[in-house]
Amino acid sequence: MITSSTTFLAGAVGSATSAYMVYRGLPENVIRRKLEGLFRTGEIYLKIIGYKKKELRSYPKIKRVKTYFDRREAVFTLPVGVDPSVVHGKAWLFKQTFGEFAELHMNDDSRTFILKAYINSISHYNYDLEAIREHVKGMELPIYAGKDRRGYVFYDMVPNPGLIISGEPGSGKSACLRSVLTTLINTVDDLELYCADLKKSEFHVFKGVAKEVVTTSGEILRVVMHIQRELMRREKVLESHEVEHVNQLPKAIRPPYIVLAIDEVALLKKETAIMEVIEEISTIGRALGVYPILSMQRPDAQVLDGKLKNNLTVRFGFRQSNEINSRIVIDSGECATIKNSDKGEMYMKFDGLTKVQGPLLSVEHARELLAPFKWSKDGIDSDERVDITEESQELDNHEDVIEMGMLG
Ligand SMILES: Nc1ncnc2c1ncn2[C@@H]1O[C@H](COP(=O)(O)OP(=O)(O)OP(=O)(O)O)[C@@H](O)[C@H]1O
Repeated sequence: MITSSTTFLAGAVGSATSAYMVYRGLPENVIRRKLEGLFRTGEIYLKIIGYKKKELRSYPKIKRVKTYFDRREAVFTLPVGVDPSVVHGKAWLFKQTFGEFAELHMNDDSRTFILKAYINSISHYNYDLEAIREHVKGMELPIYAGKDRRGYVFYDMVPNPGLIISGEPGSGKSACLRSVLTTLINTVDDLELYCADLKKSEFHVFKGVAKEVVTTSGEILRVVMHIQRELMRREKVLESHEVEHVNQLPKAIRPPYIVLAIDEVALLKKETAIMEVIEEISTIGRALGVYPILSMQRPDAQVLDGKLKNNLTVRFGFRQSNEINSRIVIDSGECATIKNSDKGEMYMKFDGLTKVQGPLLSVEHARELLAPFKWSKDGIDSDERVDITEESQELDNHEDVIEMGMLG
């Protein structure tokens, strides 16, 4: 009798233990325990000094853990009073604990975080114009960023004007810029593209396709002043038609969208006349159909401070060598977590942060896709080219008059 009840008890304990082991081993519970351990190791909690100066800790609440075919996902909320930058600063610990493809996303409330622990990375892929055409239908100025885990990532620049692209050498910034501009040229009927590049290395593929490709500060000044005059002209047109956006003008007089792409904009920071116009474009260009796309290797806090950063809210942040640089671009440290070998990988700041893999578009492939739009062999001998030299002359005369007026 005793033997049989002991056996029964042992059996019951045994099966309870194995049931508990199975429960503990459930993927959701493993994630939960790992996360709780991470909060302790990473000191992600609120310290409260209680009775007799005893330290009490309030840990983040794990609200939900789920397993998907490609990832494990956990949602947690911080106790009120914990600085969310503590979590961002521990991004490395999340990767150490959940693997190199772990991503953290913060909700707008600055308390709720979603941890996505992916099984593998987004693989590399080539630029595919036909697939892109399918996705951009209905967009006025489609900006093609690449692919995230769910598929193609696009946005329309008309309601979200301007773009800043930054990444250290070799991170994939040039391929991205090439793909963004090639997409615009291939999908927007009424586009006037201006490219400016003091390093003379980026935009040769757009010569004869863009309205102008300029490479000296004098030429850049000429182009931006032309655009500034166009802004003034468009403002008057909007005023006389009593509308707020160029898109509301009658089709017959609607002007083309203007995109001004400037590579290594930081090299222009001492050119105050140019920088002032770029700021002006970023401020009033939205309604007037004029949009800047600015790129730079190392983000320059001075250039990206103030107006430009406030106005150009969409950013593509490729790899940065440190967290400070990453923060200048996307306002958080993730770009510093991208590995040197992760070519074309970036964080897109647009309604929160999204990890995106850009397409690989070689110069040769871009050249093929741009060939049908070439109006000139070398970009300087077409009738279609805007004669902005004459305008500059007019402006120079105008400035002389102003100066003489002032002297008088
Ligand atoms: N999206 C991508 N997918 C796969 N490989 C890429 C991607 N983008 C770039 N690469 C690879 O990385 C190399 C460097 O890319 P890219 O020239 O665009 O970098 P970069 O940041 O512009 O560098 P630099 O500023 O020196 O021009 C390319 O030669 C290419 O082989």
